[in-house]
Amino acid sequence: MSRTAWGTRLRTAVRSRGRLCVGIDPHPPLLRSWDLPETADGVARFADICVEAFAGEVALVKPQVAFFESYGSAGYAVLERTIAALREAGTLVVADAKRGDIGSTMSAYAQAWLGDGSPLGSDALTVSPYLGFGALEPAVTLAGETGRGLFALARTSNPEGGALQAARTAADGVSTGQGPTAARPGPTVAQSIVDAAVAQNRDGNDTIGLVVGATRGHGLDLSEFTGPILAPGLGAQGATVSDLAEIFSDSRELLLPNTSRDVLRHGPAVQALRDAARRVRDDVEAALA
Ligand SMILES: O=c1ccn([C@@H]2O[C@H](COP(=O)(O)O)[C@@H](O)[C@H]2O)c(=O)[nH]1
Repeated sequence: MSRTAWGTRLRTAVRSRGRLCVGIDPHPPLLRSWDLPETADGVARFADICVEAFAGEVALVKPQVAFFESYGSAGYAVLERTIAALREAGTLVVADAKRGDIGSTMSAYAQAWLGDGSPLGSDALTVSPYLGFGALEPAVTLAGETGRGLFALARTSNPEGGALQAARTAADGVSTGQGPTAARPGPTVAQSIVDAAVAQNRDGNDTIGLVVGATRGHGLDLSEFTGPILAPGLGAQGATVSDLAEIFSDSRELLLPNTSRDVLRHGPAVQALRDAARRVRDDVEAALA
């Protein structure tokens, strides 16, 4: 059966509902401020309120898996219901689980998060390419077959990420003439992820997206990258919509800014949450128009 490619599904959703991706992150302090217990039942109520507020309002919703996982199997049951309810409402679900492992294990992660009929099956999954981009292959293949997407961590929003991601990859082996072993430095680690994603997306399906934080200049050459860019960091981590416009001036087509706590702090009233999400969505659209 032929499937609509992820890039096409995403573009259709963004055209009708804007590019904002709102997070469902049931942090313990948020549960407390919503007057909910720090239990799986509290997370279930939190998630139900979020589904009611965001489904149909924004193109993408990103549940942060960690906050469900903290409650074990009961938390996973809530996550399954949340994913299903959002997808039924036509809202694209990005599971933020940051999975990455050797290929044989990656196959199982891919089945769990991207497989048809899997209880956790989502529209897209965040993945870590730090066991090697090639190790993601089973997820890339399954996502391509099922019309789903991946977001590979390239330059993350947290300050600690730079030491690894901005480091230079192994030299390319071309002598600089400065000694017998001297060679030109390779691209940064983050740029090598971008380059691998560019090569992978040459089939035109844009299966591979990138995670590039909005909290600082990324220093990446994204000129050949046509896929989606998930940009966390808006709001609670300090990035503003003007930062987005500046940082991503050359790569706005499928830029998907993400915000979680900055919207969620307006809960628990459904209408207040919905209004907050609409405000950020409209500000983002205006800034990136
Ligand atoms: O580089 C990254 C990758 C993922 N995240 C996740 O996004 C949200 C951000 O939440 P805020 O409340 O808007 O700060 C959260 O789930 C992170 O785990 C990220 O922040 N940076």
